[in-house]
Amino acid sequence: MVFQDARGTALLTPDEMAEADRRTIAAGTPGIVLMERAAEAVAAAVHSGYPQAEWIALLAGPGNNGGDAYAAARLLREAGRRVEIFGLVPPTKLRGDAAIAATAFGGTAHPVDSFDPAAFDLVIDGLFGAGLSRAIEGAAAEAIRKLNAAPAPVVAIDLPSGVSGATGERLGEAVSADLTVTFFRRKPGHLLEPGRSLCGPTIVADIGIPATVLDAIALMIFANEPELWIGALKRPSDAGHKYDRGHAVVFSGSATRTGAARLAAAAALRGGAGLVTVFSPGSALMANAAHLTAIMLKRCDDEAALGEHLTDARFNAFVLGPGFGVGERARNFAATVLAAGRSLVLDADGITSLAGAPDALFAAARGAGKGASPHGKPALVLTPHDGEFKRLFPDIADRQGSKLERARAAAERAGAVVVLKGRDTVIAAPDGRAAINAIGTPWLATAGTGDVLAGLVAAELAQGTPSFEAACAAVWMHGRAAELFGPGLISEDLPAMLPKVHRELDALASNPRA
Ligand SMILES: NC(=O)C1=CN([C@@H]2O[C@H](COP(=O)(O)OP(=O)(O)OC[C@H]3O[C@@H](n4cnc5c(N)ncnc54)[C@H](OP(=O)(O)O)[C@@H]3O)[C@@H](O)[C@H]2O)[C@@H](O)CC1
Ligand SMILES: Nc1ncnc2c1ncn2[C@@H]1O[C@H](COP(=O)(O)OP(=O)(O)O)[C@@H](O)[C@H]1O
Ligand SMILES: [K+]
Repeated sequence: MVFQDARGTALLTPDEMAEADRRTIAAGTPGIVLMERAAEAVAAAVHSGYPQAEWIALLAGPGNNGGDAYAAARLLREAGRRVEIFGLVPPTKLRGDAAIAATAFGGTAHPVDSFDPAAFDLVIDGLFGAGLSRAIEGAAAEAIRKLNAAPAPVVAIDLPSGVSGATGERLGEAVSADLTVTFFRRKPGHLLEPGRSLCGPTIVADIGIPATVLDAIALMIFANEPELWIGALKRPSDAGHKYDRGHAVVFSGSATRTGAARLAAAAALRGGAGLVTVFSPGSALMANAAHLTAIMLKRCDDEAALGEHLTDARFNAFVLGPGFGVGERARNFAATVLAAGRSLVLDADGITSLAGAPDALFAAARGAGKGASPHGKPALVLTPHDGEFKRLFPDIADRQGSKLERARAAAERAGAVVVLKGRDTVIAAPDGRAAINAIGTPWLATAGTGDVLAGLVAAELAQGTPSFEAACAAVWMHGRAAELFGPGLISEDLPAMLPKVHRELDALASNPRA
């Protein structure tokens, strides 16, 4: 099979981007050439997206983002558009490539305080990009407020000014763009909220930086796209049988709370686990039995019963949490599963049960991660939403920093893969790797979709996909299933969409550029 280069999904921090830039320049491409290509990409985006915009304002900041604006203004003027530059500093104060671009533009720059967006068909934001180093205040903030209040569409160069490329956070006032044109690779701030929403659709332009500059950078942050993990995904083999694809187990809650476990179980089976069994307390056996067909059912009231079941080595990936109930039973079951060297997806009540005393399980997770089984390394995967995350990692949740940093800190502490859910789900591994998810729809914010996700992670773990890739793939498949279903989605619709998702992945695996 041929797989696309996972480096295509890399996200670069502003520092890494500067390093890529330095290496490209050192290898013989002058900075002004990169700036001209960046400006060409901006102009091209304007021509295709806003062909009718006659009168265009460009806001230019004090650095190279401003330089890009001057170069784009020149190109747009040459293409017959009427352009006006509003500079945060006079062109004479610019340095380096930005000064060259301003000289080449040759026209006047108005002071930014005189900017009135009402007069323009389109505004191009070249105030700040990768070099934003503190909160925007004063004249720049005032220009951004006026811009955001006006109806004119906005194209942002590299990043909407005021959005941190590293974290997606707003630093002071931030531009709300309709389109963003960035260069070479996206930055975490293009995918993390609120940055993602402030960017609008993002175009990644090739400005001639060779992918080989990435060889010298230890890439750790990625967009959660199939290229990142498809090569690690276990798929059914031609001569395989069901036990090759693992046996997933979902713990059911009590008689009135069984639905969540069945949702997870259905997702585990559609996700590709060869077999799925629900372990149910005796009180809930009939409720479960009434609803299960391909999914099997076993009674499991206490640790003794669980220990007995665990003598069957084929049960290899467990889900504990959905509808399970909070308390000691959950803690003990989780510990028993990990101690038996099986993979565990801890969700919902399973996570809440650990609040205040997670250390023993985290230590067990570190130990479990070292062993190997016929289905790969056993692993712990935690799938909290923000509320559950705060219960388990209160100090990390209260810390300053981005969602990306919080998820990575938690993964390192827990020795587990952490899936910090939400619109911009972050999947973080204990070794520092992280992926930011952008696929999915707001229709996923509906009861039970988290249970489906937990089941999908277990499906991948059962099949032997390594834990980080397993979690990334599950998050993507979950989001893609929601997209394919469309509006009106409820959690029960997701498993039925998975065959289409599998089909897409198979097509991608055999023809990566399709
Ligand atoms: N890398 C590449 O390959 C390519 C990069 N390109 C382009 O270069 C851009 C990066 O350029 P850049 O490094 O000059 O940074 P940029 O965003 O213009 O800002 C720095 C200036 O802003 C200032 N400043 C910062 N925060 C501030 C605040 N809150 N309020 C006020 N001032 C503030 C800061 O001042 P200082 O912090 O030094 O006091 C400094 O003067 C990148 O986004 C892309 O568009 C392309 O040309 C193609 C190739
Ligand atoms: N606005 C949104 N856009 C995209 N995905 C979302 C959004 N809100 C929630 N989700 C996703 O929906 C799922 C909700 O999970 P969770 O909060 O555990 O719900 P439940 O407990 O009801 O199952 C997660 O996968 C989350 O990432
Ligand atoms: K900008």
